[in-house]
Amino acid sequence: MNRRTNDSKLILFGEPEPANITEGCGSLGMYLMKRLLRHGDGVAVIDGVYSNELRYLELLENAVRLAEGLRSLTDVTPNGVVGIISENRLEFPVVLYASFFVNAAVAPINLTYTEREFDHALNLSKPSILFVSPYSAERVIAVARKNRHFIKHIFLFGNENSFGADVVLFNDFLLQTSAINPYSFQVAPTNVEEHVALIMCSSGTTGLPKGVQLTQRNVIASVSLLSVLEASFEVPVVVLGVIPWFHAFGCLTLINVICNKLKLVSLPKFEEGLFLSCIENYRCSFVFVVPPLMVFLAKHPLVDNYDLSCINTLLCGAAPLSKETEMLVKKRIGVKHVLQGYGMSETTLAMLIQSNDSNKSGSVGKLQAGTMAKVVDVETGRLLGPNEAGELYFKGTQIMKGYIGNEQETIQTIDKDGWLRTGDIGYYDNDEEFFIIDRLKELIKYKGYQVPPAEIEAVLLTNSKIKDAGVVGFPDEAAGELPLAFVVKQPGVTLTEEEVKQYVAARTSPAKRLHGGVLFVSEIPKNVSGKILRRELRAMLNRQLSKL
Ligand SMILES: Nc1ncnc2c1ncn2[C@@H]1O[C@H](COP(=O)(O)OP(=O)(O)OP(=O)(O)O)[C@@H](O)[C@H]1O
Ligand SMILES: O=C(O)[C@H]1CSC(c2nc3ccc(O)cc3s2)=N1
Ligand SMILES: [Mg+2]
Repeated sequence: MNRRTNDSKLILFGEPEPANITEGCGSLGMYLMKRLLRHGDGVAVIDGVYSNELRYLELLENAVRLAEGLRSLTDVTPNGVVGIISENRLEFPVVLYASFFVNAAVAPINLTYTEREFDHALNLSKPSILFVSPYSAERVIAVARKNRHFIKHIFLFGNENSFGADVVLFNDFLLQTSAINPYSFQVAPTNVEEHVALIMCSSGTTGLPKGVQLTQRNVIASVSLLSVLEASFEVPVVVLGVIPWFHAFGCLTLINVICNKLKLVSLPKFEEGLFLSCIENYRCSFVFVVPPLMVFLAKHPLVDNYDLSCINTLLCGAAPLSKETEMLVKKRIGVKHVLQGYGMSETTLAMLIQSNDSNKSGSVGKLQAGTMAKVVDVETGRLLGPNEAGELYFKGTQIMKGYIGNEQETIQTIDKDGWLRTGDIGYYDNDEEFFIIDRLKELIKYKGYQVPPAEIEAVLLTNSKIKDAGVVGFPDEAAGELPLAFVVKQPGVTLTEEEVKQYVAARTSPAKRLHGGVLFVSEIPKNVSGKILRRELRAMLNRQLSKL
């Protein structure tokens, strides 16, 4: 990577993408088909609960057959929007690839949503076809039936359909379509720069989820992620896929795994014993995690009951991970590499990623290929240099097309030159390795100081009596806001508010101390992509204050 010497000397550039990255692929579907055809056979995905497998040839044949079936649905445009509302399961990649083979856009949606949230998400992407898991079918079908003006077909995974004739079993639909030779299936070319491949719901951490439109070009650009890491594959790669495929981090790593012909063990959700036994039984060597799973690996007693020596690399992202937690995990389970990455739904996959030779503790790594970055002073808008904290901006081949149905939000996020403002504060050091401080919106303003809650949370997590923690600002007339901690104690320990305050005070400068106090709670609200829902903590605080 180099820093340009011209007037934009503070613009950082990742490595150039391989020149031929989109060569010979007139569409994402053609690109994925070409790589699948080259794979031949082998195990692609293993269901970590039931051990049944999806092989690469099956994926190819079933995806082509389903694509043919989608083309036969004459009442929907073949390249419309396909919704998938499901946990990680073997049908998911078949639907994903079949949709790409007909140039449809895929809208994966969180199956744990409430009916209100489903209604919001479905009205963002307006899928004409829905694939639904039995685990959420009751709620989803109720909402889908209220939106029949755009939802024309509902296919249900599994073998039982108690919902009536307007719902068709996925397996029946697949069997109705005659199998065809994948080599004779023609994927149509399209404009990869403009054609939407994925409509991802952002995590809804700072407000209602947004419909993030990722183009076919964005997805092709992100597929290089694991092939970069491939150089460092020191052991046979068995990936554990517990990150939800309805989230950008999970969905794009699934596509990465398939494009690189790796083997993935999928889990429908995180459950402590299942997660650990899956790693041990399938000898998983590459595990994608989010910080709450790292805290679990660092602190939960159950971890001692399993042999996790097979783990070569933990790839962590989606939320702040402290170097202390990282060191605790490395020390406790002896994992060789913890590679952090930083991304947003708006940036397809990671913008910043560590590799085996750039992995400073606490850093999120260096710029991804095909990507540019700048750090901007929040007050003055000035470009900043090394070790100066400011708002991160990115530009490049993974930057989203825009928010669906929200032109206003789009132009506020991506400027006329294509720079995406992240709302995140960070900096890069002299080696151009990046460090994330926290979200601009979440910084606690204490007497003119900008206090990052993530930093205090990191300190709290180093206390062995603390299982989890979340920090917010307590409104105060004189100081503006006072840092206040919500603390979950480890089972069976005694810990007072004063002890917690002292513990933090001994490890932080005065502004970062818990001037607002400590509240002991049973859990810290987080979303499935591992982010602390600090707006819910503020609501909990307001409820406490209203009782006083
Ligand atoms: N490695 C990381 N370290 C710290 N924060 C991270 C990291 N990776 C991602 N993030 C955070 O996650 C955010 C992207 O998350 P995502 O796109 O899933 O939705 P969200 O921003 O949490 O929710 P919403 O945009 O709907 O409010 C980033 O803006 C950043 O704040
Ligand atoms: O926080 C998010 O919404 C998601 C969008 S994609 C993303 C990340 N991608 C990677 C890829 C590799 C890795 O090691 C970490 C991350 S975080 N974070
Ligand atoms: Mg966001």
